[in-house]
Amino acid sequence: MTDALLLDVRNVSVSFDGFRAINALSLALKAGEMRAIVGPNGAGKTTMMDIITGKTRPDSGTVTFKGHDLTRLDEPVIARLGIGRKFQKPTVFEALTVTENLLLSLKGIRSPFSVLFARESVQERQRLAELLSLIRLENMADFRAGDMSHGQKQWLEIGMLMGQEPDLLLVDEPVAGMTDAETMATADLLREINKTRSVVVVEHDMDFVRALDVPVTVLHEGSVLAEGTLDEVSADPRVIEVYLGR
Ligand SMILES: Nc1ncnc2c1ncn2[C@@H]1O[C@H](COP(=O)(O)OP(=O)(O)OP(=O)(O)O)[C@@H](O)[C@H]1O
Repeated sequence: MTDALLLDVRNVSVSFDGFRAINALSLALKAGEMRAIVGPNGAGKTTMMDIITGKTRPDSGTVTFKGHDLTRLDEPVIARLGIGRKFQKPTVFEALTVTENLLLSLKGIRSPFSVLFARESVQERQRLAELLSLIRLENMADFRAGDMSHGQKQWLEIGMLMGQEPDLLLVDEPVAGMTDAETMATADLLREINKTRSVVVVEHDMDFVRALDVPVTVLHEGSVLAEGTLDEVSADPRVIEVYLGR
């Protein structure tokens, strides 16, 4: 039933200089769902995220989120509607502490000046504690973000996105460059987040996708090639062909 959908990408196409990067792509996400998107290089994963977040306008098709047609809205409006996007590289404020970074992200209440010079409210302190616990950086609250590991920066940025309280979190290759332990911790983190938010995660790392244990959509040449559990799509001859057959 369409009403139960949080995000409904329908029959979307976009071409760049005559090359069809997204080709009649349809993807539906129910509220509360987490979906993993996989696919070979150039399959259209990033372009799909760009279309959902308003960075790229599709040539045709519709993208509906909470009843709004996203193809008519620009990036800041879409973000305020409740879509948070985590790009592949961490973009935290390196000179600020973990706490200061999180404070800056809290929905609606903070200016950079007040983060540095004003005391936080009881409500902010409580939200901060929740976010620090979620991203498991309680012991590093006063560390400079620039002094942390790559994985810790990624978790901090995910915490900052959660500070905005999005309904849907889009996460692009979060575990690239992480250790195995960090990769598994990131799967736990996203599963925890998925208890209260919907999540779409693009990732090449199949151990990570397996640990997520969520439905998988395989993209190829800008379209959905297969959908199902990781075991189902991995056994699909068409999927094997696009990953191994060239
Ligand atoms: N702005 C653009 N101009 C021209 N071509 C583009 C543009 N953006 C994407 N493309 C092309 O569209 C196709 C899909 O690219 P996209 O980055 O979405 O794939 P991807 O699945 O995210 O790949 P990867 O796994 O390598 O990140 C590629 O062939 C890419 O070269």
